[in-house]
Amino acid sequence: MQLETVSVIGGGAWGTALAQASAMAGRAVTLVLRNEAQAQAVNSSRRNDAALPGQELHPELEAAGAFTGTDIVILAVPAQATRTLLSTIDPNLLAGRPVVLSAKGLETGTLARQSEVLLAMAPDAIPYVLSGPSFAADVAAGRPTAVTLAGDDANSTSELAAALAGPTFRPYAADDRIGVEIAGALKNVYALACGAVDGAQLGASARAALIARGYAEMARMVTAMGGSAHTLTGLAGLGDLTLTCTSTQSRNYQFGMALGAGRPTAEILQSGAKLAEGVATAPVAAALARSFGVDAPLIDAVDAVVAGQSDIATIVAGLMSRPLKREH
Ligand SMILES: NC(=O)C1=CN([C@@H]2O[C@H](COP(=O)(O)OP(=O)(O)OC[C@H]3O[C@@H](n4cnc5c(N)ncnc54)[C@H](OP(=O)(O)O)[C@@H]3O)[C@@H](O)[C@H]2O)C=CC1
Ligand SMILES: O=C(CO)COP(=O)(O)O
Repeated sequence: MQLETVSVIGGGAWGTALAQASAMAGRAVTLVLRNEAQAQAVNSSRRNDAALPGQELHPELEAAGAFTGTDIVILAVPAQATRTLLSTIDPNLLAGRPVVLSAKGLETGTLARQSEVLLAMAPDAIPYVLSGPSFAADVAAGRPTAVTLAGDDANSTSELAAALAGPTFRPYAADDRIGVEIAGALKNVYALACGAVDGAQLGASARAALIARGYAEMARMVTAMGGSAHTLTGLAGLGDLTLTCTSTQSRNYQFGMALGAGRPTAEILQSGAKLAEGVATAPVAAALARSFGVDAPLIDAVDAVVAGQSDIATIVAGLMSRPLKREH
């Protein structure tokens, strides 16, 4: 498989970071932005300050205003924008190519995972999922990061992981695409919950309990949807859940803190909050849990708070008064 050139489509924080990581891995990288004017500005300043303020870009990274085809394609727009983006791309440019999905979310309306969206729009693309504990600023600055790269064919996934690995970016190959996708999407929902616990000053013990019960709930979801609970012991599960549920750097956690402080979703969004994928994913995850018959009280709780149908005090009282049960 030819794996020399990479296009990263989507010039936000994560797209820019992944383009930077791919360049550090020795690939020839094109960061595909929305238009030529944006691309020229990035190429002349050697920065993408709108996405990653102050970050100098690698010399082997070039920005472009349109996607024209490469050996590897990485999609890095928000989960809700992936279908729209793909509708602008000739599927022939993706046929037979590894297409790496890096957004962490489930699609509103269709309840689709990102690889399902890809295969609906470009059926001959070869889907891979990249997820794990990795803040864009860390990856772009060359701080040590390890992630999971899941694909259907073990040898090809290992080859792709090797092509994207650099001195500070370490992808581990895996085969459970469904488990990795669900974990990446759900950890954002639990990060909203953990932020809310802290915003409402409910204590570190409550937050730790939430992480543990969230992990158990995530395992039920992954298993019901055809993935493996074992996947969650890795970077895309435990790793990312830990990072996002405990760091104020996480945008989902920040959004949750605002919810916990009693601010309604619409007001937080209007005040210019950064992208928090869990807000759109919570109702989708709740719908999926219902359709698969999974008991998911934490997802339901986040969904209710995000939708303004309940408040933190009512949610906590409800969760604490559920019938006592065995842990496993
Ligand atoms: N930031 C991080 O640390 C990490 C993020 N991720 C995931 O990556 C995904 C993207 O996040 P992130 O980059 O941080 O978000 P940002 O908000 O920083 O950037 C999103 C980018 O996508 C662009 N975009 C949106 N819609 C389209 C479209 N239809 N066509 C082309 N470009 C589009 C936006 O352009 P414009 O501004 O012009 O609208 C913007 O440049 C999310 O799913 C997130 O969970 C995963 C790991 C780490
Ligand atoms: O996915 C991430 C880190 O792994 C980024 O999390 P946030 O989108 O919550 O900032």
